[in-house]
Amino acid sequence: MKVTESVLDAIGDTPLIKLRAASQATGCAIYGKAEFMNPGGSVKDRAALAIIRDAEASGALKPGGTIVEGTAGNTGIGLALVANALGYRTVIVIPDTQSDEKKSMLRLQGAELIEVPAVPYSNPDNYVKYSGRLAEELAAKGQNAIWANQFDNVANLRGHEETTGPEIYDQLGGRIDGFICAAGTGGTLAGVGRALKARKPDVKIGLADPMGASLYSYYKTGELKSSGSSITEGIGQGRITANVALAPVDFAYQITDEEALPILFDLAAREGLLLGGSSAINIAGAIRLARELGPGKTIVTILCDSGARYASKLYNPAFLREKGLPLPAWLA
Ligand SMILES: Cc1ncc(COP(=O)(O)O)c(C=O)c1O
Repeated sequence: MKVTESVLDAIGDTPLIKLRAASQATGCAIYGKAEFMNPGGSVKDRAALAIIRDAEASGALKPGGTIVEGTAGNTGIGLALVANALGYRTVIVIPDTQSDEKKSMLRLQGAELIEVPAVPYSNPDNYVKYSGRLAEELAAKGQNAIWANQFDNVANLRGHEETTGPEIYDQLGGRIDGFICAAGTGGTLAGVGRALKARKPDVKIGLADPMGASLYSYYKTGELKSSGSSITEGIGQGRITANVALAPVDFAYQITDEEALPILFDLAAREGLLLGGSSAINIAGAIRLARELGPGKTIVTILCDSGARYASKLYNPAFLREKGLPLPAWLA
C-alpha cells in the first residue's frame, strides 16, 4: 500500500472487483471499479479534485476562496473534502429529496448546506441554476467565490479521462471490450469512454439510463424524452450537458429499478458488496452490454458509492414497500 502526503493523493487507484454472478450469467468477465473506496466514498472525489485543481490553475480560485455547487450530494462531499484539505470553504445547494445520510455527511464536513425543492432544470429555482446564481452573487459582492458547475465544466470529464479511464485500461493490460455506466453529469461516461477509445478504438461504450432520464431516447431517436421514474440518486439526465456531449456512446439501454435492485441485493448478500442505487443501474447495464457483445468479453462498470449512504431508502423495507419495489430477502 502506498504512503501519501495528503488525503488528496488517496483519491483514485481503486481496485477492479470481479462481479461473480453477473459474469457467470453472461459468460463474460464483468468487473466493477470500486469507486466507493475513494476517501469521500464515491466516484465524485475525482471530479471534485479535477475541478478544483483546474480552477486553481486558471487563477479563478484563489487561496481561502469559496466553492459553490449544486449537487445530489456526492460531488458536494468530494468538494468539501478537497476544499477542507486545501483551505477553501464550500457552499452546497442540494435538492431536498436526496438521502439524509449524504446531507449529514456534508454537515459533518462543515459545508454550508442550502436545501431547495427538487424542481426540474427548466425551473429557475432548480438546484443547479440556484447554485450558479449564488456563486455570481457572492462574486459580485467581492467575495472570492467560484461555481464548480460540474455538469457543464469539462474539467470534470478530463479528471476521468486522465485517471479513471487509464487506470481501467492498465489494470486489465488493455484486455477490455466494453465499458458502461449511467450519467449524472456525464463526466465519468465521457472521460472513461474517451480514454478507452483513445487506447483501443474498437472498445464499445454503453450508457445505462434509469427511468425518468432522457438520454436513452436521445441516443435512440435524437429526441430528449423521458417516462417513469427511479429511486436512484446522482444519475438520470434530462439534457445534453457539456460533459454528456463529449461521450462516445455506441449502445444505450434503459434500465428499470425492478431490473436493477434484485442484482444489487444479491451482490450484498452473496458477494459482500453493499452498493448504492446508481451501481445497480450500472451493473444491470453491464449485463445488457455483455449479452450484446457475446460470451468471452471483458466488460467494466463503475461501483459509484456505498449502500451505507442509502440505509434510510434503498435498504429500508418501509421505503421500498411504499414504492412497490422488490425487497432484499434478508429484510423482507
Ligand atoms: C451515486 C452517483 N452515481 C453516479 C453518478 C454519476 O456520475 P457522473 O456525474 O460522472 O455522470 C453520481 C454523480 O453525482 C453519483 O452521485
